[in-house]
Amino acid sequence: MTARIIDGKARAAALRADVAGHVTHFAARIGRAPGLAVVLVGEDPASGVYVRSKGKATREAGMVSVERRLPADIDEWALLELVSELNADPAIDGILVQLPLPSQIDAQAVIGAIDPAKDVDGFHPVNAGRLATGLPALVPCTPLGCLMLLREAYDGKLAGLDAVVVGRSNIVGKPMAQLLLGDSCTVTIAHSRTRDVAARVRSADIVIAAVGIPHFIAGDWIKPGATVIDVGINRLPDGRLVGDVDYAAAVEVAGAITPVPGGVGPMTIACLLRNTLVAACRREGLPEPDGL
Ligand SMILES: Nc1nc(=O)c2c([nH]1)NC[C@@H]1CN(c3ccc(C(=O)N[C@@H](CCC(=O)O)C(=O)O)cc3)C=[N+]21
Ligand SMILES: [Mg+2]
Repeated sequence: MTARIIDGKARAAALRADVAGHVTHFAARIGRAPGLAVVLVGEDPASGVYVRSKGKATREAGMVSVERRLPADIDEWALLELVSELNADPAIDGILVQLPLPSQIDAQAVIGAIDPAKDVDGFHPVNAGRLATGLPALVPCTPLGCLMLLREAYDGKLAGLDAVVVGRSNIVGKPMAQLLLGDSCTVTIAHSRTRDVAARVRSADIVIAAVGIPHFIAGDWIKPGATVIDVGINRLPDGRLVGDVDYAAAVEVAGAITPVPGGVGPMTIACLLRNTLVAACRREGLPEPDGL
């Protein structure tokens, strides 16, 4: 059996087109387009690439992209000052501070300073708490993108499925588990201290791999027919981009699998645009755009 390849790039393109349609209505109604500010501290080339592609996608969706770059050696207070300036700017609906931040800066302090209504990454404790409580929240982009792919793969019928999330980060693992629970999956979170991760994965209908270690999930860990969502984006020394799953082996066992690249990554960016639109509608008191 060979798995169906889940085309995240195509699904992301469709979502971006939907967002762009809603942006047109928003702009006609409100007299301005939604605005997204991306803050980049330092010169890390990989981060620079992500920030540029986010800016391009934002403009392609008809939104206003604001890019703010700060030198790597700035103090925390300078970044906090920029965040409060963006919080107060009525033309800005979404604020994303690119992570990781340099070590002299307390990332949690910066995330906590972002207005939760503009926190399009969904990393603020208020949004994490709202997600966990089932209240309207801004939901982290990568897990939201994974959930969209899963809902499509199962035609919305996730209830009762066994899901294993491998990785417990605040950015992916924990919010992913909350979202799956919200769709009535039975959820296990496995991590570096879990005994016999292989056995946990073998029992799962849905595997979310979010550990950041190339080929961490072996092909023979996958239950035949399971759906595998690979969140890992690991650059190998030879320049190749690979996920956390041994794809070549898993594709022979799984029922469906996301590739790297072209799987979860593009969905993350599309969901960032979606969150910016949602934040803009809430801030302006417009009804939530539906179908997103
Ligand atoms: N506050 C914050 N929010 C983020 O969402 C955030 C961040 N910081 N820091 C960096 C990571 C990384 N990230 C990616 C998003 C899309 C792709 C993506 O589209 N990847 C393509 C491949 C790109 C390539 O070829 O390098 C793919 O998987 O197909 C990758 C990585 C968001 N991040
Ligand atoms: Mg972890």
